[in-house]
Amino acid sequence: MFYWCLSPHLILTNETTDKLQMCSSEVMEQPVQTETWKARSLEELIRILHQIFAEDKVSVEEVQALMESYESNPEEWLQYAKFDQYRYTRNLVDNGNGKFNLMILCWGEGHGSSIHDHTDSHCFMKILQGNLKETLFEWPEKKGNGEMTKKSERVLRENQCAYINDSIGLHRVENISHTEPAVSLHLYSPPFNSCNTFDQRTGHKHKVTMTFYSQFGERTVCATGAPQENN
Ligand SMILES: N[C@@H](CS(=O)O)C(=O)O
Ligand SMILES: [Fe+2]
Repeated sequence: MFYWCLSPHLILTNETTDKLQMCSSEVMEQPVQTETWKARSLEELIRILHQIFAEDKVSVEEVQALMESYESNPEEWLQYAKFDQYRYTRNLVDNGNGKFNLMILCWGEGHGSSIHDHTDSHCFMKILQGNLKETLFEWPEKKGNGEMTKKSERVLRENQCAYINDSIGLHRVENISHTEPAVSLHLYSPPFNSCNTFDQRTGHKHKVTMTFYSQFGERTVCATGAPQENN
């Protein structure tokens, strides 16, 4: 499998991504010949992801299609799905050999994220259970001080897989249901542990550190009593 990129548009240039270029066929002159995978279990999904990310170049469409091909089976991911009463949780499933982080996010009724960026990473978000509303926003003006511009919104349903990166914009994700929890599977490449959140009224940004509520099925111990932040 060999992909090449003719435009640097979606190739991230920061140092951590030098060895890994993710390309989208939108920016290629030639259509990409993507393999069609079918992941029959979460375990198989993770195995194929390792195989794909072992290459120097990774196709966005291929990862998205692979994640979409997995039919959510709660028996396979329930061990990672740990909910909190007050906010959504981030639960690490696999650290992708340093190339990506795969995690399960658990959204109680009414839980949502702030408007945020993705720290120059590629972000895939697959729904495992329930529905999540995704609202896209434009980046605020550098020195602006006003309401942020909404670009679009959509509801993502079970097994769908969305993709976002900083060149597409910012987003907020919400479980708008009052009766049903939601669970999503996120892949970030390269992994990151901080991002910026944005105030919808002013566009002002604020850097936050993101933590894991659990890792590999075990609740994370918070030694210092420091606040566990996520966005
Ligand atoms: N990007 C967010 C989840 S979401 O709202 O897309 C996170 O990793 O916590
Ligand atoms: Fe996000």
